[in-house]
Amino acid sequence: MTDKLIIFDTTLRDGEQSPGASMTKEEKLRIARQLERLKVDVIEAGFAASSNGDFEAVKAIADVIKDSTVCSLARANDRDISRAAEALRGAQRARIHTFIATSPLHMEKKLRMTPEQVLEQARLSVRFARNLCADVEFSPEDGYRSEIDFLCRVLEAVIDEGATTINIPDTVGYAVPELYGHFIKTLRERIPNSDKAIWSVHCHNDLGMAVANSLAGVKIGGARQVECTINGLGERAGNCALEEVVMAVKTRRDYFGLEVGIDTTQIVPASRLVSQTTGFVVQPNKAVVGANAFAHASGIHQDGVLKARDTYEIMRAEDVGWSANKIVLGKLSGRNAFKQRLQELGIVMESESELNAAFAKFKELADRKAEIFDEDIIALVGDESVTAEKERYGLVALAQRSETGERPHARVVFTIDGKEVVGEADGNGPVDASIKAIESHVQSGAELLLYSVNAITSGSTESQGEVTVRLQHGGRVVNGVGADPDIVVASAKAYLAALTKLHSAVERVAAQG
Ligand SMILES: CC(=O)SCCNC(=O)CCNC(=O)[C@H](O)C(C)(C)COP(=O)(O)OP(=O)(O)OC[C@H]1O[C@@H](n2cnc3c(N)ncnc32)[C@H](O)[C@@H]1OP(=O)(O)O
Ligand SMILES: CC(C)C(=O)C(=O)O
Repeated sequence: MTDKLIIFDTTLRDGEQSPGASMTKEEKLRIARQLERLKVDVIEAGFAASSNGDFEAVKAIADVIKDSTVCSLARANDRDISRAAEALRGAQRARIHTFIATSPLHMEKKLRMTPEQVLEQARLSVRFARNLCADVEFSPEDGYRSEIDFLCRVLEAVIDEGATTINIPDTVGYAVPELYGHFIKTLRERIPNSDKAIWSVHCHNDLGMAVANSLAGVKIGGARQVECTINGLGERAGNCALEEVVMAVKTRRDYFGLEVGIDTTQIVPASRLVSQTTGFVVQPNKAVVGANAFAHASGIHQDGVLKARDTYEIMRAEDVGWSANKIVLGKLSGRNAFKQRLQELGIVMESESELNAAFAKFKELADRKAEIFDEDIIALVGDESVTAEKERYGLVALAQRSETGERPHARVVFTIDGKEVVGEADGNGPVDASIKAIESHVQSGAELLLYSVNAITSGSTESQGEVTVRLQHGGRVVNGVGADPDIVVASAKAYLAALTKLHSAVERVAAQG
């Protein structure tokens, strides 16, 4: 058994399955490049057979990523596996990850297949995949809730057919650490050809145990691959968080005795980039990447840390990508300081013109706000990435009126493809009136799923609001982010950003025919 732990990142596949987290090809490519800088071993880039858009995204990532293996998920059927192989054709190193459910519940109720049919389908699919790709991973979906005798038969068969990685999903987050660890151990002990494959864990966080279960699968079960996502993004309550499992293994090397190849200084930039791209904010007390993860407010802690950091810090902030010294960005800052902060946030501008456009917006905001915080940069570049995505809707001005006894009124001047329009409406409050004023023109038909004020950053002279708006229309769910000292303006910006993403998503589907 090797002492290297393989990090398999599925942010771009399982992470993208989070409602509202769908990404464009450009956004996935930008994150894939950051994952490569992070030195993850495997990037699961998507599910090539699920749509032309995802096929193109997997293909684009496979064509540019050189230092990580690029993987695509595929159901256990020839069509999906062929599409995956086609998308991966340009990869330096490719992996096909095929799966089929093996639990009684999934086989009977979802697949409507007998166990023998599933066993045969698994066997044939791995054989088919192996003829197209030397690196084949097999997952028995809902494996942890499968009957172990049957599961041993399936896994022995697929290893015989050439599966090189066996991944055991706790698909619904039902496992507990000790039992999951021993489950993996038992499988490896009972399957005669188990030494021919690398064993992998894939845990969901429905009970908040994804990281603990993954670590138990490694320590007790002998797994040597962990499937995880940045910020723990993923279906429902998410997956095992990459930053947590990596820093646990590195910080407690005395217990795990394993090496990971991750460049941990790229963790915070990766976290920021995924948060900014998906609009999923990271809670301040999130381990490793939360804003408070290395912040000390109480006097005793501050005193201790000032005297000796390890009194209250078991790892160094700089080692995970936080900047040691805090450069305060403001109207006197230059392009280099701005560019440096973008890099710390995992945001790499694709062109000088994109950087210049973002810098111009930064200076305009800095003229109005004493201190610029990371949230401002993320939101501002969020606007920029929207701009890069052919900004359809942009805010010009917003006026609001609320007389005692009257319903608040809003007048919003905004652009649609560069053409200025004016919308006016009354509402239950200034934000509601502003959204109604925008919709009086756009009539998007979108449903507002979520409105959240993510951060009120308090500068020396004024506060700053950042808002996320989540819209749904025709099965598409998108997030828009906006920031401004005026929370109503930030809300209007976020709403227009979401409308732009929704429109882009619709355009992409239309383009696919
Ligand atoms: C645990 C996980 O995260 S699994 C990965 C989940 N990811 C996704 O679903 C990606 C997005 N999904 C999609 O784009 C679509 O579901 C597709 C393209 C994969 C399939 O779409 P459709 O052909 O319309 O099928 P639909 O989604 O309605 O149903 C899934 C079908 O696949 C079958 N199926 C499900 N899993 C598997 C599997 N691993 N192997 C083979 N067949 C499977 C189901 O039994 C069902 O078949 P049925 O239509 O004969 O009943
Ligand atoms: C397809 C498998 C690996 C999966 O995502 C799950 O079962 O959670």
